[in-house]
Amino acid sequence: MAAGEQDSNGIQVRGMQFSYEYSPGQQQPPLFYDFNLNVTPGSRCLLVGANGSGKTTLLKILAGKHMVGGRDVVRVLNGSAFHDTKLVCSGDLAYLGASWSKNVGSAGEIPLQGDFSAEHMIFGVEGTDPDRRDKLIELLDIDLQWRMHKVSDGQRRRVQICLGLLHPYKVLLLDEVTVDLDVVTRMDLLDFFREECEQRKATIVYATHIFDGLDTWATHLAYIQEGELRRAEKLSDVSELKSSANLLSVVESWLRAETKLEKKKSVHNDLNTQKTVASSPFFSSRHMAYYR
Ligand SMILES: Nc1ncnc2c1ncn2[C@@H]1O[C@H](COP(=O)(O)OP(=O)(O)OP(=O)(O)O)[C@@H](O)[C@H]1O
Repeated sequence: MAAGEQDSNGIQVRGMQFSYEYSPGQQQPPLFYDFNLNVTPGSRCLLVGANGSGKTTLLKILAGKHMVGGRDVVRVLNGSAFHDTKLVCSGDLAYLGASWSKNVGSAGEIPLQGDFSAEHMIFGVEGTDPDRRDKLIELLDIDLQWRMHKVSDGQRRRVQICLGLLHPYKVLLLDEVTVDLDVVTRMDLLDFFREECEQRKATIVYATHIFDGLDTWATHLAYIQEGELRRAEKLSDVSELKSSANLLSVVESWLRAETKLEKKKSVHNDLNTQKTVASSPFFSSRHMAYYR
């Protein structure tokens, strides 16, 4: 992910700025300010950082769920993550988030409800390769007779993951999805992801706090603190790994050493120009996500 490694088929973020809103029209100080990131095709990039550092927000931006800046700011597979809706519609860009929910404009995120079988959900997805579907059902050890409202969290999560992986994505964004999985399923899934990157040049960004098995799985590491990219490099270039027991202890030492960052430079400006900024069609807007 060094500057020389850029590739238009991976992920590129250039000078990104993003703020949440306190209330409609009232921007919070920017979470991301002049944020840059490159993720090369075929890489398995771990996204690490403390709670609240911005991992989920970044993944949602990369998934095109928040509008951020113009078409050149957040590029995925040579398209604009937000504007080029074919990225998501084609299945090339896939996002698996923490909760299986539906975004409803007036009510925010609500859990899916209803009596569906796993079979109904999985076989209801059109245009899937039957071999890939069978492989995923076996890998995730899914019983097709499971009723979605009666299964455990881990079982429900397996079906969610299966659905998310049915199409052979080119870029996959994972937000702590393995948290409910038992250790065998988790390790098998990590192996599957590795295979996908090596054989198909798929690119994966995986945000997690669970480091078991990731020392040899990840190819790259991106570490963010309060929305600022502190490290972005190949795992093999992380010098601290040579003198530490494992990745967990390296990340632990980074998080323990964190000191509060100086407030982002544009806070003052943004708070003074809230009205102008909020009304700009090019400024980030969480509300736009409701219409997607
Ligand atoms: N919908 C929202 N509205 C306003 N602020 C938000 C919203 N979602 C997140 N934030 C704020 O943005 C910051 C980053 O949150 P985010 O969820 O991206 O962090 P994270 O790194 O994924 O954290 P965790 O490790 O706990 O999952 C936090 O300070 C959080 O309070």
